[in-house]
Amino acid sequence: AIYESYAQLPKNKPFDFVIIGGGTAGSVVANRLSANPSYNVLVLEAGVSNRGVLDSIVPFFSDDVVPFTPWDWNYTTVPQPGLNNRSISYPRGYLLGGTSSVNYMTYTRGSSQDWDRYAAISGDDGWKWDNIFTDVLKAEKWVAPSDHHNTTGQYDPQFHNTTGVTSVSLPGYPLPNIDPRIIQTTKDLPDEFPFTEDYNSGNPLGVGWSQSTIDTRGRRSSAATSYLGPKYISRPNLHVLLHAKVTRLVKTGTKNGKPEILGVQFVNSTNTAQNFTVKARKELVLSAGSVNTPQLLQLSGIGDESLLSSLNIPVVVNNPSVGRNLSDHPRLTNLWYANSNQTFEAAQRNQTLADEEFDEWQEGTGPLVDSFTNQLAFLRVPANDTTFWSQFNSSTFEDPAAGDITPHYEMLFSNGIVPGAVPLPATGSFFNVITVVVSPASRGSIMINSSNPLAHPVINPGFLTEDFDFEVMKYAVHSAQRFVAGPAWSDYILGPYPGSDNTTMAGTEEQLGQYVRQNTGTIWHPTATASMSPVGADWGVVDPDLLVKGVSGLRIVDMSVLPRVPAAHTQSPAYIVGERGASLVIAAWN
Ligand SMILES: Cc1cc2nc3c(=O)[nH]c(=O)nc-3n(C[C@H](O)[C@H](O)[C@H](O)COP(=O)(O)OP(=O)(O)OC[C@H]3O[C@@H](n4cnc5c(N)ncnc54)[C@H](O)[C@@H]3O)c2cc1C
Repeated sequence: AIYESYAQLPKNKPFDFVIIGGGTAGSVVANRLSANPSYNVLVLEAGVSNRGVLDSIVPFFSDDVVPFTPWDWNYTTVPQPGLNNRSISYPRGYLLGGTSSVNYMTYTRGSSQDWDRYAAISGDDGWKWDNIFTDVLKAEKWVAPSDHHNTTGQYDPQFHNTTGVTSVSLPGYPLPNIDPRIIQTTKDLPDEFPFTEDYNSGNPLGVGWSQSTIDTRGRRSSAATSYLGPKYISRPNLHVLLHAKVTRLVKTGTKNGKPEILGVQFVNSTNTAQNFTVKARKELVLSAGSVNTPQLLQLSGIGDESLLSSLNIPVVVNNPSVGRNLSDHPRLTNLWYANSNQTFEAAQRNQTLADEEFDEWQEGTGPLVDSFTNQLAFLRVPANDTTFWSQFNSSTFEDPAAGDITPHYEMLFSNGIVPGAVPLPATGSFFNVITVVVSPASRGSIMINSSNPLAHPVINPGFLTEDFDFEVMKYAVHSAQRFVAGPAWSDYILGPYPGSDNTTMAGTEEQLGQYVRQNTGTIWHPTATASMSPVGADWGVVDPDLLVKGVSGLRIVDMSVLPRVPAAHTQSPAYIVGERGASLVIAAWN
């Protein structure tokens, strides 16, 4: 059941497992562990209920759920030197389902080489693509899109599963002004923009139809609606406490010479005066996500000794890797004026039309059944582009992509300005290519600067601090320019949108560089802040079985454990980590 207050929580039986964070991966663990009726499972979630949150339910409203709302942790980065010292918002879901309840629902798994590299880095073949593929399938419930169109050729069924948990579908609302042009461009310019039937096959390269975590009625499928859906949340041994903000992990003893961490201290998020405690009999599972997981470790004395001592936090384990190594994807919105009256802007400037679209959505039709992208592309800078590659010193440079079928950049095609991405201009219709550096070299960090658990940590993603990322972003913009210069667009694209900040993508290389630094933000994929590493390594935070190094009883299951961001949107990877993490817990206690 779901409880709104500590008073409602049944306390007659001890909890075997306590999961911190009812987010994407944490909900998977809660679901799989509570399938065993002899395990009493508690989830402590800081945020609010996802129930009835319309902006979280309607796919096209996803831009309204965050940032700076009651469903957001409301974080901001420190000034980013690579972004002309701008600070940017850094949203994380603050409701059941975590960030799966606020994301844009794009469903991508990464390349097989991303996962094979996790196995190589961690020294555990269990993380290889061939071995995690069962976890991929366990998580996925492939469903028909809401318009039930013929999907032949838009995906490859051999890579999908219709009997898993979270709904995944192709777009449910066709965009006749741009869909055919995008597909035609894969025929007109196949060398740079080849078509791929399914980017989730392990080889993501090419332009393909978007797959999204949207159900067959055009509603968001999140970890809360799926893994904690009615079928599961009614289990008598599954307890979810909302508004429970964990402030510290507590040492409860010593086991095998290591501090045993089975205690949790938490407060009511809305009335933080009183401290509550709870203890797990078997294990604590920390699933607070890539920002809050390292923050909680540091608050609990697991982190860099010099940092902890400077804040008067007693050191439990000196581990400088905690919070370091943050790896995230920079994102840039690129706009062109479009010769169309069927773009997103139409309803944004016309309330009657917007109301009609909402009425349609209630029937499971119309444009609001999708988020913002019907097709996307994963692409590489070609190996024979010597102008590009000769910029880097060949003796020290290492391509951050995991291998030759792993993309350097992504393009997401949108039928107008994704609401909120830039202020809506008074006039004009737009075509939008969002460019993303998906195999970045830059690294950042999450560090506390206060022992107050309610203070925000210092978030520094280090965007575009490595030249490689900056050059790939410029390359991606040029690639997008070549895409819209294809013959299919000659009567559609009217010219680049210069924007309102005096920078332009259409000028000299110098001007393009300014445009990139001034307009790049994040696509919100922080990863790797509690990275796994081989058993016995002198770096890393968890072993490949996700148990925290140097302590007993504590496991981390969320996106913080992957050693670098995959070349993918990170919710499917979070579900995969959740499934594999749950299997590891179950195996340990069998
Ligand atoms: C705006 C946005 C759009 C995105 N779009 C996409 C997309 O289209 N496709 C995609 O694949 N990915 C997308 N992502 C990223 C993806 O959703 C995340 O990478 C993924 O959901 C992270 O899962 P997680 O389990 O690691 O963390 P989360 O899902 O964030 O779970 C962490 C949970 O822990 C809770 N928590 C944290 N601290 C505490 C505490 N102290 N006490 C108790 N509870 C706590 C949080 O409230 C949260 O519920 C997007 C992200 C954002 C922010």
